[in-house]
Amino acid sequence: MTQENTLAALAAVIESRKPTNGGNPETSYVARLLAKGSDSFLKKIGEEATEVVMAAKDVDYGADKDKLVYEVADLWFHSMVMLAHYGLSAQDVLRELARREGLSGLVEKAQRSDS
Ligand SMILES: N=c1c2ncn([C@@H]3O[C@H](COP(=O)(O)OP(=O)(O)OP(=O)(O)O)[C@@H](O)[C@H]3O)c2ncn1[C@@H]1O[C@H](COP(=O)(O)O)[C@@H](O)[C@H]1O
Repeated sequence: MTQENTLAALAAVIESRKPTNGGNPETSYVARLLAKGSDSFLKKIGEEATEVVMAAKDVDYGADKDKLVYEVADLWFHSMVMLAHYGLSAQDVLRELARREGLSGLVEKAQRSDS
């Protein structure tokens, strides 16, 4: 399975866990998050983002990079749950990144009407 397929497969599982698709909060972590509503996974995203920053700082001080990968995976996963809740998916984010391809962040910033 390619990495892009991994994202698509995970998105499909998350979709199947929605309350409207019969997701069961008793047996599924994703269904539980979605049933609880946005506060549950938005709180997790805040926590996971902080854990990513801490793991990256640990790498700065010589720690193994495995923990950083693990924490980024947690952040991506919870972000995908959030995207599904709002009717979006990783594909929408990949499309936006593809749209930006080749456009320098410095050039883009200079082009903003409010800059
Ligand atoms: N990729 C993930 C995934 N990554 C992380 N997690 C869960 O996200 C939670 C992360 O929370 P923490 O690290 O803060 O750990 P914790 O303190 O135990 O969590 P809380 O009690 O605070 O919620 C843990 O319960 C992890 O098991 C995930 N749970 C599910 N998936 C994928 O989602 C699919 C569907 O999962 P279910 O809906 O549970 O069947 C799975 O097959 C996986 O592919």
